[in-house]
Amino acid sequence: MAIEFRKGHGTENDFVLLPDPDGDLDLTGARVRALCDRGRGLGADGVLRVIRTKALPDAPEGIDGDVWFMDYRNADGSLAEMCGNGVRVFARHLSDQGLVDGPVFPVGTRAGLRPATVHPDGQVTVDMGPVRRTGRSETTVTGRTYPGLGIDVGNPHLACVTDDVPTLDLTTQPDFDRAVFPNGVNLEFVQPLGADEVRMRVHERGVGETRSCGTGTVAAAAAALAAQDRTTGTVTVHVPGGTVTVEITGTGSTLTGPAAFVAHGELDQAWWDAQV
Ligand SMILES: N[C@@H](CCC[C@H](N)C(=O)O)C(=O)O
Repeated sequence: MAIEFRKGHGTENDFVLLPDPDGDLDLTGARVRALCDRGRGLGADGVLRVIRTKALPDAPEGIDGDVWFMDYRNADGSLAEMCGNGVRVFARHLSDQGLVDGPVFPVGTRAGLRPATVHPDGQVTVDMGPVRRTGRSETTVTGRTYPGLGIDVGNPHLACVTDDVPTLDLTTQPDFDRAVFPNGVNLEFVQPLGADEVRMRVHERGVGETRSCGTGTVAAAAAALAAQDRTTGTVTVHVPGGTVTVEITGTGSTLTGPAAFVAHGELDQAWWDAQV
């Protein structure tokens, strides 16, 4: 059976999509790492397996079996609960391929259901759920310590407001408090450009520095608002790969931004078989 793929990105946070409705693929960590490797594979920040919830043995309870599930893996092969840019790309894939009825539909994730809306201009809005503020912590990058706000939007973040975002060296893993984040953390560095506009860079758990992180932009918006003693608002977030809009209300949040596709094809079976 041919193993099909599609390659896409959301503000240059890029993914390999693997259509696998019935869960036939043996998607090992080694295969994810190989697919994401920019030298020996297709190259990506993560893999999105497109699978029906009922075909995924470890799917969270409470999601209807017929709902399409975004089985997300980081480039290092680890699982993550959520991926905001990934949901946008995943939703556009479902819509483009006629796998859903209409422009509004739910997407299953390990963080629960995330309703998505595909707009006529190709932009996608994702209901990102509640923004949970988990307390203050800090991270250290090349000897400088940055205080930040812990944010949980299904996956863990530490968002640090600072003025040196353009010059940060994020090529190595910044230090963080493993007692506070025992499962690792995504680290956002957030520079306010105005009351409702920020620039952000991110070091993603399981990947490294990426050109965007959708859940990270929600965390960045929450931290920028908190720095102004606000808990709600609409924030424009500029990342190296583009721009998204985050709205945070008293009960939830949304993320709106682009989703693009660059290629599709078939994996070489011998290459796949060799990645064990
Ligand atoms: N790029 C993603 C987040 C992917 C998961 C993250 N690295 C984690 O381990 O939590 C996004 O767009 O949200």
